[in-house]
Amino acid sequence: MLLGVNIDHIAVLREARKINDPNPLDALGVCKLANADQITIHLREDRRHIHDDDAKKIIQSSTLPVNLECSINEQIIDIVCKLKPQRATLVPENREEVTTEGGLDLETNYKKIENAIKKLQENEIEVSLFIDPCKKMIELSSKLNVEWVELHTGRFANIYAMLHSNLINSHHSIKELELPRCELNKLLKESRKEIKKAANKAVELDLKVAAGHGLNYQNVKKISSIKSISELNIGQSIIARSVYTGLYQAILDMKELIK
Ligand SMILES: CC(=O)[C@@H](O)[C@H](O)COP(=O)(O)O
Ligand SMILES: NCC(=O)COP(=O)(O)O
Repeated sequence: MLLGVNIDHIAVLREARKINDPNPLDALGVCKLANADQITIHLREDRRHIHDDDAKKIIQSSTLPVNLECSINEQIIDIVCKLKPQRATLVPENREEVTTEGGLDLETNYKKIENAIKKLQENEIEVSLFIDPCKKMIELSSKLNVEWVELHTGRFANIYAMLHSNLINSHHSIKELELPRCELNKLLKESRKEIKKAANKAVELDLKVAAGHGLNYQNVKKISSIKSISELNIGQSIIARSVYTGLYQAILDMKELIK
C-alpha cells in the first residue's frame, strides 16, 4: 500500500501567523527518509494554506512524485499545467467549507471536467478524480479516460468517529447506547462495503485506485485492507501526530499500520 503524505496542514500552521515558519518545503526530506511514496498538496482557490510559490518549489525540489489537488477552475488548471506535477487530482471546492465535503460531481460538470483533463494530459500530467465511492462516478471516470480515481473516505471516517465517541461516552446506560451503536456499526460496515465495491469496479475498468480524507491511526486499517486500493493520501492525522512525535515517526507509524 502506497502512502501519499498531504503536507497542506503544515502550511495551515504557518498561515495562522502569516509568517514563513513552518515551511512545508522542509517536510520533503523527512517524508523521503521515512519512506513515504508521494507528496500530496492542495492548491486551493482561496490559497488558505499552500501558495503558488510553495507548489512551485515543492514540485521542483521533491524527489518523490507530487500529487497536486486542485479545483476545475480554468485559471487553476492553467497554473497546474505550468507547474507540471506528476499527477493532478481534481476535487470539488466550496468557498465556505472547512475541508473538502464530498466527491466531484462528474455528471453536472462533465464538459468542464473533460476540458480540464484534456489540458492536463496534453501537458503530460496524469489525472485523478476525487469522487464519492459509487458505481456511477466510477463509470464516468472510466469514460473520461483518467489514470486514477481517489475515493472520498470522509463519510466512512465520520461514521467511525461517531461510533467511537459513543464508546468514550459510556457513562450512558448500555440500553440507551445499544440501538444507535448497532445502527452505527451497520452503517460503518455498509460504508466500507461501498468503498470496496467502488474500488473493485474501478480496477475492473482499468483505473488505479487511491483513497483518502479523514483517515487516521484508528480507522485506517479498515480501508488499507481493501486489496483493490493501492494508495492512501493522508494529511491531517499525520501532521497532528507529528506535533508530539515528530513527522518522521508519525509517517513510520502510519506506514507500519498500512503495510
Ligand atoms: C481533497 C482533500 O481531501 C484534501 O486536499 C484535503 O482537502 C486537504 O485539507 P483541506 O481541506 O484543509 O484543504
Ligand atoms: N485527498 C485526501 C488528502 O489528501 C488528505 O486528507 P486528510 O487526511 O487531510 O483528511
